[in-house]
Amino acid sequence: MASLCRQLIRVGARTLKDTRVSQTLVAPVCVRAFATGAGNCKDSLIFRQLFDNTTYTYTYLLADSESKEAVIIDPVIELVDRDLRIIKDFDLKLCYALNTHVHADHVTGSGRLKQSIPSCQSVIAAVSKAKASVHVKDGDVLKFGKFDLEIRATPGHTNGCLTFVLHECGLAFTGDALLIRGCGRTDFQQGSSETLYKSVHDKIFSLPEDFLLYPGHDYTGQTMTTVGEEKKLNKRLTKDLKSFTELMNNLKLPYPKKIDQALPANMVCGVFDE
Ligand SMILES: N[C@@H](CCC(=O)N[C@@H](CSS)C(=O)NCC(=O)O)C(=O)O
Ligand SMILES: [Fe+2]
Repeated sequence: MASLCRQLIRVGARTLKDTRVSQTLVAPVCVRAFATGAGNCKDSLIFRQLFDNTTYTYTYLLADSESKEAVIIDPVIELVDRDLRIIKDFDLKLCYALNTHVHADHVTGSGRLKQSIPSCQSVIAAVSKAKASVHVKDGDVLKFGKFDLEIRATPGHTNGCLTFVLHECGLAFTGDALLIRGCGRTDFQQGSSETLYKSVHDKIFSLPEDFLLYPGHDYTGQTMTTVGEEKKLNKRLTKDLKSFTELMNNLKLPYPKKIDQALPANMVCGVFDE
């Protein structure tokens, strides 16, 4: 399969220059021909950043383009059919539906995905005390195909927040611990501004500066950032701890509209009758 894919990519490249070659030669018969990875894995990783335009949530689909083993990060329950369609289009084998934390603003799709795809296991931090197939902690590694996804505990927005790091590709998925030029609020779900400050500095800013960071939300239309950019430009986390804590304690944000529905549902991965 791998060599067939490489062949197709070469034919595809030639076709761009030679319009006499029939388009059927580059028909997308193999997933690797679709692969548009990210960071250092342009060819070997299938990567999709998906968006929920109701709650401004990002969902990420990552797959090994050879074995087709895949993980999904922070699926949203109302968009599970969209995600299933993409998984089917690419003929992926979904291994894990991961939650960066117990969300307060939307219901996770991880339980619904597990019901639809028997091989899929839902994942959440053990300290969150939420129900899931797999409970993880700092330092654990989840495998999909040839890739290792490192679990880093980054509490502070909630007590069970996780950041997922794909070292080989130079990518990290920060959930609501670190947002682009900002960070998650710390005023509910065992939030703590001191804990969040330490998490981001110790577990995210310690990554190489060229690592690409993908957040759990963006409310301003931005899609990604880098460690180097945030160390210089993050409006909150470039402050000293005292100023950061003062700022976070005075944000006075309204509670998320769906919080009363989302918190109990997310304690059971979005599925009450399982
Ligand atoms: N208006 C939205 C909720 C917005 C919000 O509170 N976002 C959270 C992340 S989702 S738990 C947050 O941490 N925001 C940080 C910030 O500075 O805005 C809704 O009603 O759903
Ligand atoms: Fe959150």
